[in-house]
Amino acid sequence: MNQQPAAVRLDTVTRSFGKAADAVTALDGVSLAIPRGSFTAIMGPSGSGKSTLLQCTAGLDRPTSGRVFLGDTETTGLSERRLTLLRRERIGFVFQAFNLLPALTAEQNVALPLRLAGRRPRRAEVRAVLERVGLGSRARHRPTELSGGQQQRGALARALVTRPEVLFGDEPTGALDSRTGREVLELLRSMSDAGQTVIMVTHDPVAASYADRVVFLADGSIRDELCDPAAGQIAARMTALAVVPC
Ligand SMILES: Nc1ncnc2c1ncn2[C@@H]1O[C@H](COP(=O)(O)OP(=O)(O)OP(=O)(O)O)[C@@H](O)[C@H]1O
Repeated sequence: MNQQPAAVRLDTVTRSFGKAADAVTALDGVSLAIPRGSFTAIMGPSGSGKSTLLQCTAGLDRPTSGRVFLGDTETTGLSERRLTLLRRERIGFVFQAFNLLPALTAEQNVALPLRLAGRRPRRAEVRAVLERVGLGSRARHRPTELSGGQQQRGALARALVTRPEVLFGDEPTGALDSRTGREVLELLRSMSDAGQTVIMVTHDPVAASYADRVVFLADGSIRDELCDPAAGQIAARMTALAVVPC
């Protein structure tokens, strides 16, 4: 039996915003375990709680109640300082907007998380990550000299340089055309095949079909899931979720 702790575990996580009559329950008692090395897509209608789930899981936001674990570390209850360190050392994040610093070259952007962690980046280490995402020949280019897909691959390299336990993506292909988006998804897929845990929020059934498992949220609760899904199946579940009265 596999005794390894899950890469990520949520235990009855609730996140509310606002007070009394104006309160919004973005997550409503979500429990979820994500195995190490798996690729999970989180889907659901707009406002269903996907980003809140990702943020609470990645330690960017704190649940109102419930517990979140990264490996065997409970992140809920950590001080801000410990949480910042944990995010820096154990988590990678890519967003829809690539968020590369415009004044820095691709390799300087990728080296940044190592510098923030107080390490002196080795050029070979940075170059190796850039090679891994297919950006080896663009190391000296600044973001404005890169295409959208290249910038997102640069952002991926920056997220991976610290060898995070979990790579989170919030709509990582949302700003890319479908061909470029597919290249980024294939990269994520190959990273997961090599053992990297990946958790990605997406609206796109084709993007979600690259995952091993799709978890569907509606009104802050997990309503459904699919394993090894095809895009058509995912789209059908999304349509069903949208029409099921909650
Ligand atoms: N900081 C906040 N303050 C108040 N309400 C919030 C806040 N963040 C999220 N919400 C509310 O929580 C609910 C879930 O939001 P969330 O952004 O997690 O949904 P989502 O599924 O990611 O939506 P989308 O697909 O549109 O990005 C929504 O009703 C949203 O308005």
